[in-house]
Amino acid sequence: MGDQVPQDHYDVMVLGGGTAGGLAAVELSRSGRDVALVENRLVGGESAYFACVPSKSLLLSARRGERWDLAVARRDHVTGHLADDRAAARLTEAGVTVLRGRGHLLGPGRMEVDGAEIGFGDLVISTGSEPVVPGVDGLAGVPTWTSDEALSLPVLPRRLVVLGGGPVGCEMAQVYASFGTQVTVVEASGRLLAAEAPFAGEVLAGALRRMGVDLRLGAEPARVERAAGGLLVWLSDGGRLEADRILIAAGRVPRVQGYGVENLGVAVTPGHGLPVDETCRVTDGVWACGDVTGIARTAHAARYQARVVVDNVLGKHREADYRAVPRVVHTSPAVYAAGISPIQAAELGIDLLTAGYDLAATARAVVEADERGRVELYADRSRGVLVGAAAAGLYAEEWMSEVTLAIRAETPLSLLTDVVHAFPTFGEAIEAPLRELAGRL
Ligand SMILES: Cc1cc2nc3c(=O)[nH]c(=O)nc-3n(C[C@H](O)[C@H](O)[C@H](O)COP(=O)(O)OP(=O)(O)OC[C@H]3O[C@@H](n4cnc5c(N)ncnc54)[C@H](O)[C@@H]3O)c2cc1C
Ligand SMILES: NC(=O)c1ccc[n+]([C@@H]2O[C@H](COP(=O)([O-])OP(=O)(O)OC[C@H]3O[C@@H](n4cnc5c(N)ncnc54)[C@H](O)[C@@H]3O)[C@@H](O)[C@H]2O)c1
Repeated sequence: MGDQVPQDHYDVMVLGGGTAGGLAAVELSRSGRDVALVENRLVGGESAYFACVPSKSLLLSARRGERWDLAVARRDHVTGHLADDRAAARLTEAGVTVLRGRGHLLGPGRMEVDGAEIGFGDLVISTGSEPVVPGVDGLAGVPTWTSDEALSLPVLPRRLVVLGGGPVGCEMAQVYASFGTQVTVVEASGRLLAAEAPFAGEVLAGALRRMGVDLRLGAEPARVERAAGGLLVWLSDGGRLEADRILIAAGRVPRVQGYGVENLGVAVTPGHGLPVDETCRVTDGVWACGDVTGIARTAHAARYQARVVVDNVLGKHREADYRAVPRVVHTSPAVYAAGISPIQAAELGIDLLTAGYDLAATARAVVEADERGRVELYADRSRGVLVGAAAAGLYAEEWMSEVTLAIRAETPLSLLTDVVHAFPTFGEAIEAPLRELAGRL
């Protein structure tokens, strides 16, 4: 079972030691609870070794124009060469017992970890998510990558076909194209980042095309086969692509099966998150946070939910509020969205006012010699507050935070129009649309 010998019973057991589970375990232990965390792969989870951290490192190296081998060295350094001893030490220093092994729930208050049966008072489920592999004829018979391999191997394929044009597909396409791989993105819907306002995917599509990425939008792979010197991907629109590697970036699903959650009397539906209420409670004494809930599916949302769980386990009633959780694609230009999108507003019957501004009109764009991008703000006419926003542009992941605060705090538009932005910054781009929205109320 690894580092530490388990006790018979803990106040709290945390199943899954990634972003959400690690934070919950540390905070609960610091609050005086006797806590054990169970992890069967790497303490620290997906984000630190196979997702956020290596992808952002490679994107930075790409922007700096570094060589592939140096970019790989840098990436492997920031992921600690996939060694998790430091992450595990941070937990044990906080008083958490780290149990390495696969946790399996036997029933209420009982878990088995590699043959040892352990009792618990509260349970925090934070088992994360896993990639979806589309049912394409022949795909299972050829070597494929998911983001795990794309972000941990030193291989730079000559030709890469990326299945899916969501956040993962777009970030990976930019990484590999930057280092010289001939990249094709096959996206079933008609545009990139299909869940966001259309302009965001269009800005990103322009940037990727200028790098030489071939975008096949509205197409799906129909069949995959081996061919002399590589792989052949036949598309639903009759197209044919040659590849050395296929990267599957077709979405992720919450990990809800294979660890006995049904033994707690909880009904799970494959492909869907564990059902939680607004306090992140699954059932009495059972809580869930992170990707496994299927709600916000980012590292920052995982941390937020973990804090909500901690407060509730400690008896302080706290409800999660997802009205302004950012959704970011860390490409260049970056895409940032928070709150509701125009599509969601229509579904919710909100009378939406929209105003936008092209970043090219800012002085900062001239200074940066980069005129790409746009910002759009969405206001609820009846309440006079922002309910959503989206931006595509340089550093949007940084300068859009104030809009997130405005959405969450429901700051009146009349007050937002009185906020001064420094010159010359991209942040100035929100001033004109704010005035326009306030004037139309
Ligand atoms: C390529 C990529 C890039 C991303 N980039 C970003 C980004 O830039 N910013 C951002 O905010 N988000 C990003 N995300 C999303 C982010 O990685 C996830 O939202 C986050 O890692 C979820 O954390 P978690 O704690 O829910 O799950 P994880 O961190 O995956 O932790 C779950 C843990 O549970 C363990 N586990 C599961 N079952 C068991 C069991 N039965 N017994 C023991 N252990 C078990 C797993 O081994 C795993 O370590 C990215 C995702 C991908 C795929
Ligand atoms: N910066 C970030 O915060 C960040 C970065 C990357 C990923 N993530 C998280 O990781 C999760 C997974 O991202 P993702 O991009 O894999 O999933 P996604 O669901 O956002 O996008 C998957 C895309 O693949 C397409 N697709 C599905 N099947 C296909 C097929 N057979 N052929 C062609 N296209 C197909 C879908 O139409 C969709 O556009 C997201 O929920 C996201 O929140 C976050």
